[in-house]
Amino acid sequence: MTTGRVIKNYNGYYYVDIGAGQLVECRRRGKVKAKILVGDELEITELGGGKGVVEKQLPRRNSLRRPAVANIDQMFVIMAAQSPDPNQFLVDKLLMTCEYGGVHPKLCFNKCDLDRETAEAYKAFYETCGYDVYLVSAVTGEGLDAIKALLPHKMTVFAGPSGVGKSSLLSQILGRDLSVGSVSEKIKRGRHTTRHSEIMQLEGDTYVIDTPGFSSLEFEHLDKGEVFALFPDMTPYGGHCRFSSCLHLSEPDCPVKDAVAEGKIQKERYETYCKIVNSILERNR
Ligand SMILES: Nc1nc2c(ncn2[C@@H]2O[C@H](COP(=O)(O)OP(=O)(O)OP(=O)(O)O)[C@@H](O)[C@H]2O)c(=O)[nH]1
Ligand SMILES: [Zn+2]
Repeated sequence: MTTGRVIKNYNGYYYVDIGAGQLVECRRRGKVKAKILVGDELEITELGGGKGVVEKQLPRRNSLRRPAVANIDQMFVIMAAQSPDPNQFLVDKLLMTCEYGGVHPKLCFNKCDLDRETAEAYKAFYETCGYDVYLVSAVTGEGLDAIKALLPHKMTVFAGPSGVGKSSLLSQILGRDLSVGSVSEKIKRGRHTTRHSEIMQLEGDTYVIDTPGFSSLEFEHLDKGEVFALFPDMTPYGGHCRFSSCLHLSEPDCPVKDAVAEGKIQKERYETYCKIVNSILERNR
């Protein structure tokens, strides 16, 4: 039995990287029912000639729904310092989306050449919330080496809203042009936002996944009690409330609210939390 990692999933075939640059094209056995994602670790039987069959999907460390990827080693949520202007609620929701999938992401602000002050303010804010924040510019090249240094031997996902300069950034970081066709081709197609997530093998076990148009999870399907766990900067203060079912909204004797009052939890983060929980309560009313 051989184990490896799915790096592509195409037409019912799974392309499994079994190390040392070998890729095995696998079909699944009927008994393997689980949905197999890019990034999944599998047990396979090699049949020779670069072919094989999937015997078993191994337990996942984490997974995201969109992009549909599993076992992510690290993830960058890319925003722009300007155009499109960042907003904290959106950043919070994107971070929550990752946390929901079991991934603690890093934040990266591109286009720092356009508005350093805003980028610095976001960096200071999210660092106090326990997120690593990188300031970069695809135009001046600032900050790119720090990101490059984090990539070797990992599977890294880059995701961000449309227009933040993700393609420009990745082209610079990876040293290849990722844009889909030429400018004229883009014009012909009108828009180029229909790209699929793409996994790129830089070398050996270094992979990068570029995800177009990352949008936040719809929180409608979350239970009100599930939201708190998506704020790693708040969770240390949970678990000691008077009521075990405390939602940390208006209940008495709530150390979470105390921590907000004492400035140990950022007020704006707590406001995002309340907004999401209240929208869930509203829905269930
Ligand atoms: N000033 C400045 N402009 C940038 C930077 N990076 C990208 N841009 C510009 O921002 C625009 C969007 O860049 P893209 O790389 O296409 O953005 P994207 O996030 O990949 O967009 P989608 O393909 O829609 O997901 C382009 O006009 C880029 O030239 C930067 O660091 N500084
Ligand atoms: Zn509480």
